[in-house]
Amino acid sequence: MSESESSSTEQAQLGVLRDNIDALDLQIAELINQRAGLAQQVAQVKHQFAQPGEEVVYYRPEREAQVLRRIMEQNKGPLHDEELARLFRELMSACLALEKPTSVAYLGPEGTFTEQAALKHFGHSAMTRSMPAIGDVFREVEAGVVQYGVVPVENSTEGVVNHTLDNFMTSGLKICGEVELRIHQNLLISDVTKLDGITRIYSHSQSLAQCRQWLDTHYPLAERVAVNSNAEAARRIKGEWHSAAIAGELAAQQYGLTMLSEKIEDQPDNSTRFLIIGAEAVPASGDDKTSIMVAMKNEPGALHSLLQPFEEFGVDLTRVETRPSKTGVWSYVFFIDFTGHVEQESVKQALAKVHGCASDLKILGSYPKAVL
Ligand SMILES: C=C(O[C@@H]1C=C(C(=O)O)C=C[C@H]1O)C(=O)O
Repeated sequence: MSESESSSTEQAQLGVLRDNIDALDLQIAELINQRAGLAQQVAQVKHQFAQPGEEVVYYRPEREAQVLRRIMEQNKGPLHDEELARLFRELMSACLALEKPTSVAYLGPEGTFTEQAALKHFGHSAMTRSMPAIGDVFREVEAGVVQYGVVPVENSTEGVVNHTLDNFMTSGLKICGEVELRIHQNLLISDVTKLDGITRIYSHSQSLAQCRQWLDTHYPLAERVAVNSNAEAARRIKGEWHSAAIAGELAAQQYGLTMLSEKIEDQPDNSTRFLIIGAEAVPASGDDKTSIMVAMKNEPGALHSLLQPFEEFGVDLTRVETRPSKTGVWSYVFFIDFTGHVEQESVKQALAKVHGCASDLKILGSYPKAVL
């Protein structure tokens, strides 16, 4: 076959395939709109059966988790489960926004990993609003200005975010969901940065800690300056020729910076867990987690009597954290996560027993395990 013959055969084959894609796209668009129409009908039914004056709750985290899990279970490829679920995540976000976009406050400023977590959980049709501090995210949800909040709670390298746990001690909000995000840190520079003159590196203290070894090797003499957020670090270096920042890709895009070195975190599986907070408890989705807060007297055997009921009733603990209580000098507060929902019998029994030996027990929420 001559070169021109083979090129026209290629064009002909591509033409047929593209015609097929065009035809399918129209069908997919039609089906997506049919789906959106059904979601609108669901909303109408919810509205119709609401009590007078009751605010209708359109967003159902447990149902969304079930939809995504089913899509992943039934997936035959070639798209990966996560990739397909991500598309459906956006589809549900768009369907829901037809009725009322979900309003979400997150720990800002714009460009933080928490914003990334908010978009991963609620999709891009949600209305997100950045807050300067974790306490402000709690307050905004408590005041009913937004429906949900997103706050970081633990990092695989650096441990818990104490501010978030402390806010739960005084807040009546419920945990409605969790998000896990792989965290990649990058060294960012601006167009005025002099590459051989970097003497200062800004970032959030957690991010500086996550890149400690990399910094010791590559910039042992640079001053490490902790600021409120990675996005704040990105903003600061815009006018400083001797400074660089450590932040995520979203911050680099939003502040127009260049990633000089990518994925500089010391642990390759560095990830952060975020919590979704809201006013309402979430019904069981079939694969759930529960978080509780328990205050115990600091006396011998306290930890054992706290943990024993979980073993007795076969409830799997996934995390135990201790914080000094802010009220009594000698009390401690335990934050405990376990598998299961408070509506489940084994969980009810374990909690009843814990209640008997604790000076205080607060159920922070049962919520679907992270799907994506
Ligand atoms: C359609 C519903 O409402 C919302 C939209 C969903 C969807 O698009 O699948 C799922 C749950 C809710 O957040 C529903 O409750 O089924």
